[in-house]
Amino acid sequence: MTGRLVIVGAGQAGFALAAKLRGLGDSRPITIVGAEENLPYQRPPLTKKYLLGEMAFDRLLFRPEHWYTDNNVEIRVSTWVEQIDRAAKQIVMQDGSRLDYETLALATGSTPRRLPPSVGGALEGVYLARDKRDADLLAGEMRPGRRVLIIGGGYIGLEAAAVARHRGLEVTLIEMGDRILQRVAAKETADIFRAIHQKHDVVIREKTGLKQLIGRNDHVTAAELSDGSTIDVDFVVVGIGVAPNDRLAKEAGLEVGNGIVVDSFARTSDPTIFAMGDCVELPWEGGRIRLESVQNAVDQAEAAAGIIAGGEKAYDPKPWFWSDQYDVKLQIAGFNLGYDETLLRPGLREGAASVWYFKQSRFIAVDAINDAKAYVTGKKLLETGANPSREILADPTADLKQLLA
Ligand SMILES: Cc1cc2nc3c(=O)[nH]c(=O)nc-3n(C[C@H](O)[C@H](O)[C@H](O)COP(=O)(O)OP(=O)(O)OC[C@H]3O[C@@H](n4cnc5c(N)ncnc54)[C@H](O)[C@@H]3O)c2cc1C
Repeated sequence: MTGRLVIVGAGQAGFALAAKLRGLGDSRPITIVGAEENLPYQRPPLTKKYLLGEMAFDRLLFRPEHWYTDNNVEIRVSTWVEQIDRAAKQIVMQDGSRLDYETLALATGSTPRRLPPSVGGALEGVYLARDKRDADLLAGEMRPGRRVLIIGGGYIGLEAAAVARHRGLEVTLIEMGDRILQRVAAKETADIFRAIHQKHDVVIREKTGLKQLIGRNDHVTAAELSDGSTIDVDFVVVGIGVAPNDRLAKEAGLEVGNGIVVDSFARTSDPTIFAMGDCVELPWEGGRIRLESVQNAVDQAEAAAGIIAGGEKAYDPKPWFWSDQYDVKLQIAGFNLGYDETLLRPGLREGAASVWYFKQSRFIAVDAINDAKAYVTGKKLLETGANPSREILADPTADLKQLLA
């Protein structure tokens, strides 16, 4: 048995690392230290079924409490790690207590960007959507007839809009950029989702930013928008992106860029410290990227577990992602970074479609909207590195199976 592995961050990646190590038969002492009061849980339902009230919190937990004792994984919840003392090989908690490590893993995730107090970000009734606490507060506000302003047309904002409409609220969503989903998806995908939300009576205002929130008795009551208009609101959801939690690493002198810099083995610039999940910047096709997804957190943690347990297999990201809005399931395979061409394939069923991304004529990603076949086909093509025929893709009656032949 080797010395203690300490994992900072009891989220998707932190849990996956511990679980995979035990799955590999590794019996070293493991301690997971996490700031939240809950056992590790999955975040995606927080803006989907959990917020809708269709999923109990217990079902979000990766494992029940006894799993940690059964597997000799010590878990310290409600514990904030303040510092890494690399010379002493210890982490320092907020209360000053210390914990020795032989190997350290940073799985600290990311923090949602907040609205600055100067534009009303500190008013009551302004919410984020990152953790269970946020979701519980939001759920309490979601009552029929109330007016919500959602700031940000990314997946978090759109999912919150769908839940709010489902619960009978009046929803306005503003997006400062030219269109919704600008950072993450092509115009074709954005057009489809805009139409879906408009069909559900969400007011989507693109190229519209927030000037400031207006409050009465410290509670938000209205929003002044960049086009000079003012709308009355009962509460606000802010979904304007996240920043990596890399402060611990930075202060400990580790290399940090847009996140903690790691190699393909999830190693930081200190070989005894690993990092994974939302908080890292990792190698990708000769450059570096930061990914915010369950797939990345889990696969990277599992690859790191292999290395920590003595293996040599590098992490080779195979990105996939999903989003649920109303009865629409979006599934994404691949990563569309740097795409220069797209192809829209209408689906045979009503409401089904897929958007195929190419970079220098090479197929790199697909957004499949209510079209599981397009998703599975795209994923397989990416695994084999094959380039699909544009003719077949463009013909909605053609069987996608042909692309795999
Ligand atoms: C509402 C929501 C919906 C999402 N939907 C999807 C989806 O549909 N599909 C998808 O693929 N991804 C989705 N994601 C993204 C996905 O959940 C994240 O990419 C994933 O959770 C990242 O895992 P992680 O372990 O890196 O970070 P997290 O799961 O965020 O865990 C990090 C943990 O570290 C703790 N921590 C940070 N600093 C410290 C410290 N100093 N001391 C102690 N603890 C600390 C944090 O409190 C947190 O609990 C969603 C995220 C959110 C918030």
